Amino acid sequence: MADNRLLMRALRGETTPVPPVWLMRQAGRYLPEYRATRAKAGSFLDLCYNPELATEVTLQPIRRFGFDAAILFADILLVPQALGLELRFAEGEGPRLSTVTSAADFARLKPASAIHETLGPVYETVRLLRAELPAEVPLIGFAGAPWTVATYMIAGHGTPDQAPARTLLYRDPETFDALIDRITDATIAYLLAQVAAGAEVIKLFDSWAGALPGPHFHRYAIEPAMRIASALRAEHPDLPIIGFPRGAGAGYAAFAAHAGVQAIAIDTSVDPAWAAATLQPRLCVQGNLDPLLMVLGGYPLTEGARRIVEAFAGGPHIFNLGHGITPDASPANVETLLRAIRG
Ligand SMILES: Cc1c2[nH]c(c1CCC(=O)O)Cc1[nH]c(c(CCC(=O)O)c1C)Cc1[nH]c(c(CCC(=O)O)c1C)Cc1[nH]c(c(C)c1CCC(=O)O)C2
Repeated sequence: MADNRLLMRALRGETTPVPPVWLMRQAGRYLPEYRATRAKAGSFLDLCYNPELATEVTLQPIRRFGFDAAILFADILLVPQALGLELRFAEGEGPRLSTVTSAADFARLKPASAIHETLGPVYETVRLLRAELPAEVPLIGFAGAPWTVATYMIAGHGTPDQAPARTLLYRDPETFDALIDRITDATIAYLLAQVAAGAEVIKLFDSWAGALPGPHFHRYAIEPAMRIASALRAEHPDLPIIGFPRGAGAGYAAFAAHAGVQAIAIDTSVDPAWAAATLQPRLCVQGNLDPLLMVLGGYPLTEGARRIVEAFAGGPHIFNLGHGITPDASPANVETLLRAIRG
């Protein structure tokens, strides 16, 4: 029998009467119960590697709001850590990693097959979630896309324009390519293990796709996504994959046409009318409310949500934000949003 859960229907290409809705970073610091569990766990990474508490924070927004999907609680930077880099999250400053900026650094990375030694607790979280989630709520697994993961491995922290990664791409293309390929292999192994543990949908976060120079977009955003999607679907032909080449601009059309994903998540800058006309005839579109409206609330929020629902009403759509919900957002505004979408 066909899976009739709203999210799965939209991902199969059905136009649903109301769109399924979930929010990027729906488990996060805007929720008091998240902050309490996080304090109990210790550091953010302690939380990621604690299957019971990671399960708890994944379930919190499902219990409170009844979203149409849960997303595994973890981080895209666990993969570089599993490849041998040191990782910590400095409070209020974001991630800090040891770096890969030369062939010698690259040679010290572990092989892709070694990642499971570190990532076992994440697979355990997926298994616990499948046991504890209500059957009507699909579980989304995820990973960072190779380019975005590489930007952090090369710079050692977040940067506004990914200049360190672009520099390595130009200066030492051999090492850069080898790094992209290693991350791609590790990502395939990681996502296959998530699916084996019970993830039902996969999302690939290419949060910094917009920083890739245009001539390199195909090689470093589309090709790795193609490789990952085809490796996953070779083993799981019905597995839906959501691609998120954030900031890709004109690159969204090529990504949607060639990456082999079943849905494309669009960022806040994309005009819904353009996406409905250009992307939605081919695949499901996810997005793209401005996360700022979750801080603001009121009429701008309900009107913004209504316009997005209307723009995408003619095809398969998953309602989401254009990027993650921020720590200063108010939980009450999530209630307002859900009423605006579901009536
Ligand atoms: C670039 C990126 C990262 N992580 C992720 C991305 C891609 C998506 C995006 O563009 O936001 C993905 C991610 N990170 C997190 C999830 C969990 C699932 C969810 O609820 O969406 C997911 C899917 C939890 C998290 N990841 C992080 C938090 C906050 C940590 C805390 O509790 O202190 C959460 C809930 C930390 C994180 N993790 C990362 C950064 C740069 C930071 C620091 C910035 C910040 O503090 O918000 C790397």
